[in-house]
Amino acid sequence: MTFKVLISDPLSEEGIQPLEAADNIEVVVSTDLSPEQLAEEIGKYDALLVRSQTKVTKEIIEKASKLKIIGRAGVGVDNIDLDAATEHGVIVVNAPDGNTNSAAEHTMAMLMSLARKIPQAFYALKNQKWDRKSHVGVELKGKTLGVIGLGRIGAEVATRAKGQRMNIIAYDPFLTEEKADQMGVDYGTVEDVVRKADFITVHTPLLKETKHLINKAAFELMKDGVQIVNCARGGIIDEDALYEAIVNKKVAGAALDVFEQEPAVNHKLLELPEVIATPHLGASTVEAQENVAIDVSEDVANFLSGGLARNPVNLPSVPKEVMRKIEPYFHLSEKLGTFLTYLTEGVIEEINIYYSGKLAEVEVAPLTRNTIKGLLKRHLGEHVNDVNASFLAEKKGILINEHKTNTSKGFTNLLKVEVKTTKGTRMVAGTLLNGLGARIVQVDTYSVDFIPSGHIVFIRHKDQPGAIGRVGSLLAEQETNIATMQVGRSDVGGEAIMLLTIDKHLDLDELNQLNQLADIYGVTAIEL
Ligand SMILES: NC(=O)C1=CN([C@@H]2O[C@H](COP(=O)(O)OP(=O)(O)OC[C@H]3O[C@@H](n4cnc5c(N)ncnc54)[C@H](O)[C@@H]3O)[C@@H](O)[C@H]2O)C=CC1
Ligand SMILES: O=C(O)CCC(=O)C(=O)O
Repeated sequence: MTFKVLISDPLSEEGIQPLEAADNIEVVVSTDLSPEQLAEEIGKYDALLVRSQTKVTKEIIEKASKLKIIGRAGVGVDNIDLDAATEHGVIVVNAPDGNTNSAAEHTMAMLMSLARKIPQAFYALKNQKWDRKSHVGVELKGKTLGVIGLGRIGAEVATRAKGQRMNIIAYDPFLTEEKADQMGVDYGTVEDVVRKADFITVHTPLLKETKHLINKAAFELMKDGVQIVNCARGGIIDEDALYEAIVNKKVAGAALDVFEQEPAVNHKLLELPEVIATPHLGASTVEAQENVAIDVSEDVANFLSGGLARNPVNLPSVPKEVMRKIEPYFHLSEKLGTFLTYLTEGVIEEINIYYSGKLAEVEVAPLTRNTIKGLLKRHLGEHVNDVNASFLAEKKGILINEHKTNTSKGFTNLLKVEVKTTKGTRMVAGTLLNGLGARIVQVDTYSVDFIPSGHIVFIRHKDQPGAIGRVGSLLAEQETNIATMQVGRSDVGGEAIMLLTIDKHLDLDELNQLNQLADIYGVTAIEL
């Protein structure tokens, strides 16, 4: 059987040799297809290879009746509709390591150009102006670089910046103080980083959590004259807030490789002399392009020949027999993981998953992966899936223990997840009620009973007459309808909890008002 592979973005010729060399593969390179042409053509192909230009939308995937695999020659998969691919059984693979070095080097090039105003000085000189006065820079030596997102690229940037004798302060949800110490960087919260840094560089994926992470409020906390670098994804920095902060002289300069909308031509930030920019060139080196093309080509060739993909980004297939038994618990296991991400503080060190009752009799590894996916996805992004969840957790140094027990507390099946972090241990348990679906039945030591879905508010408070009434009245004032309410307490007059499911999302203001009520210790808004 011969498989047809379409390459729709420019990829390194050397890099695609693993595909060209395979006997069972025919490669078609067509890099100027319009979205309409791609939709028309895609039905003929078994595999599609892209960089970031081709938008692999739901519409394209729906037309791809033979498509088995999409290869992204790079890291970010935000140009591919992962849900649509998963829904249509198309595996998506990426090349997470091949361009790390190039992206880190580009970040350093931008940082140094920014500090010394090299692009501006060159532009003036090209326009016959020998202007030395306007182009006085600052040294990097002795300055503090704030790194937000200390993953592959962030860590490489930190290492290089230390070579420039900069001090590094970093925030990453998976960074512990101990790990920071080992890496020779200072550990801080996002707030610490933005307050203390002279230069700030972001290296996170673009997620719901990181969209506009650097916003007006963050700029206000920064030092006067701070300089900003974004070689990760447009949208991590709020472009309007950045524009305002530069015009107001809070920010002395910004170096941008990426924009909220690309291509970014006629962008208002590009009119400011303090801004230097490149057109998404972080991974544009001969070496990176060869590396990423080789990585995805090998993965695609291997997968089409019946092998396993090394860097899958979405769901793999689970054997049908196993799937039939565990499928009903999938929703519950992921929701338990997601729920815990809202309760835990500090860095996750250990995850214990307890399966009891009927659950102790089945193959539970896919459920464990699914629970871990729920725990990691909020911070690591959509590329966390059942295949890579355990691997990513291990890479972050998280210990995972699976336990099968007989103590199901009277439930026919019980799934309990306990997470140990640098700041304590939190626990949540759920069950599948025959015919009624999933329920969360325990949070820490409190017995509860609610459906794990929608808008949930978790409130810790003092067990005191009036506390519940005050919350109810304030929510009514905020025109928030309460659908269900659970209360529990450890002992009379001690700490108690309220768990409410409500009909709308609470904004920050509304949450703050709840937090300020008498006898309330903490309020968390949870979206499941
Ligand atoms: N400009 C370009 O051409 C290139 C851009 N990229 C982009 O660079 C970014 C980083 O890539 P990698 O380092 O390979 O990814 P990575 O997955 O190794 O690292 C991302 C890090 O961000 C952290 N993170 C997640 N949420 C966070 C939050 N709220 N605050 C702080 N940290 C958070 C994660 O824990 C993780 O350690 C991605 O957005 C990627 O798409 C990557 C290559 C080239
Ligand atoms: O293909 C490219 O050049 C973009 C690289 C990139 O942004 C990524 O790998 O996330």
